[in-house]
Amino acid sequence: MNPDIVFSNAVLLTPEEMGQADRLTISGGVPGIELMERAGQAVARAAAKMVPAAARISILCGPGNNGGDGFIAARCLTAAGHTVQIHLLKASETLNGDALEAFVRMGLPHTVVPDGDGIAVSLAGELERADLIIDALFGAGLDRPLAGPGLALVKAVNRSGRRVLAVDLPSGVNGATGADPGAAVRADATVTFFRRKPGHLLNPGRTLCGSVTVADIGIKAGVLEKIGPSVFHNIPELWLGDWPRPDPLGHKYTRGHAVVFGGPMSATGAARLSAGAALRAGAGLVTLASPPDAMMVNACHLTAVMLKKVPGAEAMEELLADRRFNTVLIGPGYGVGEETRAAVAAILKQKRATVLDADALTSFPNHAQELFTLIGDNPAPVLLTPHDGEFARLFPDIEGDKLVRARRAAERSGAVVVLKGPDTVIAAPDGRAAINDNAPPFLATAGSGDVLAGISAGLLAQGVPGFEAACQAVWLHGEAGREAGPGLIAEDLAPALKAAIRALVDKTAGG
Ligand SMILES: NC(=O)C1=CN([C@@H]2O[C@H](COP(=O)(O)OP(=O)(O)OC[C@H]3O[C@@H](n4cnc5c(N)ncnc54)[C@H](O)[C@@H]3O)[C@@H](O)[C@H]2O)[C@@H](O)CC1
Ligand SMILES: [K+]
Repeated sequence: MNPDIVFSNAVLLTPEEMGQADRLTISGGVPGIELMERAGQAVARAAAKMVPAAARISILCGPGNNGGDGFIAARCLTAAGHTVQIHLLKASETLNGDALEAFVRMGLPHTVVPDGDGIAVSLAGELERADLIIDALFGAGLDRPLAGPGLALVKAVNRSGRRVLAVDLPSGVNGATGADPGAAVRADATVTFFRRKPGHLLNPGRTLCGSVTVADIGIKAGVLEKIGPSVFHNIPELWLGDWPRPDPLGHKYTRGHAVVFGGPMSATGAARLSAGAALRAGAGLVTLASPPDAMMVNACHLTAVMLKKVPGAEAMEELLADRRFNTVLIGPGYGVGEETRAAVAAILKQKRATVLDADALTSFPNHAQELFTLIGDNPAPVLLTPHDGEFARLFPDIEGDKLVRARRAAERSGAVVVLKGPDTVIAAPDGRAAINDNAPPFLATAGSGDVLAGISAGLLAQGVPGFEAACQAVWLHGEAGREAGPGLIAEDLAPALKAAIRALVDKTAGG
């Protein structure tokens, strides 16, 4: 990975890291109130784009700096001719620091939200009449589930059916995990500052944010060097430097040779989907290793993918001894059980780049440590691509939010773990992680995972390092899904990859 990535827009900051960025900037001579001014002004600009002239805007302000951003926005929007109603969750005497300064600078009338679980009928009515509600209740400082008046207010916002702009995070969403224990604001748009947070990309946070924009508030990217971020947004910027640009003087033998182990006659399609995707992803050659009973059906369906009969363990060993095959994929449609475990062990002992998916994962629940030892002894990259069910079977004791689970699993297994879903997390054993957000919901269809595993193998075959190959594969899979559109079936994905790769290569103009 390019070391300059830590300064890029792909960086995600946990609320603690954001606090560090804030402190480093303030200790570097920029007063905190100046950061808050810029944050509040950015919120006001975003709000102005969401409403007509002279709009009615209700701003809900919490007890911390998130509320402080709300006071600044209130001042700016009032000055711009909007009618602004300001509601404080706690009496202004509880404010301090920059939030108090922002409140004083605002100098506008406000009300305090009544105590108790219910909120006044008049406040609920006002929210329902607003052109826009600005949620400046809680942001990075949320440290417990919402309760009491805060919870009642959030419920009233969601019940109002009005457009909502969230400051930094929808109140109730945990910035580090995207979790919303209790309840959270459902926003149409969110303005955050300096860099996105994991909670903007992980569900349910992602859905609750609406569209996210990132405002520059004067924090310099240089502070990131001291913070050393390790969680990233899975965008091309993260891995473009490792994109396998074909050597103009190269040939197919210099672009890697992936072998995909296919299953018995009744389940041949999955491995074929993988093999086709590996080829589309740019592997120079792809061979489908087939059991004898499936040879005919595979032969009927394959053209550019080569076919090799592999009658049993001995034939497999023989094939693996050929070092021209530089990447192996096993799992899709392969079958679950002891034979699969033995095949995976034979593959990993050959110390090649390997992708283990589907049945190759499901065969190990009671033998997970055995698998991790084999992975640990293999210096080449190994990718595990479980969905939630496969993950839970392989790592039954690893619980918690998705980012934490994927990172623990990567650390324990020594593999790059691709924990799939609408917000796929890719985690490397060295602690790096990336969160993906470009996958359309209609990508959740039979065979889609086989294609993802195939793309990963195709990229590994071209020599892309494990973490980057997994990130590229997940992103391309999402782009191919968008390209194929609603109604897609897995067969549509490999052809759609062509357009996705072309767009990427055109963008880099280096292809
Ligand atoms: N860190 C930075 O660089 C900047 C931060 N800014 C703003 O500051 C915010 C963070 O400010 P704070 O750290 O003051 O945190 P918040 O304003 O998000 O909230 C902290 C306050 O809420 C209380 N609280 C937390 N969870 C609660 C719950 N469930 N129910 C009731 N009360 C609860 C805390 O006790 C504390 O009083 C950011 O989200 C952002 O909006 C901006 O002003 C710009 C600069
Ligand atoms: K908020």
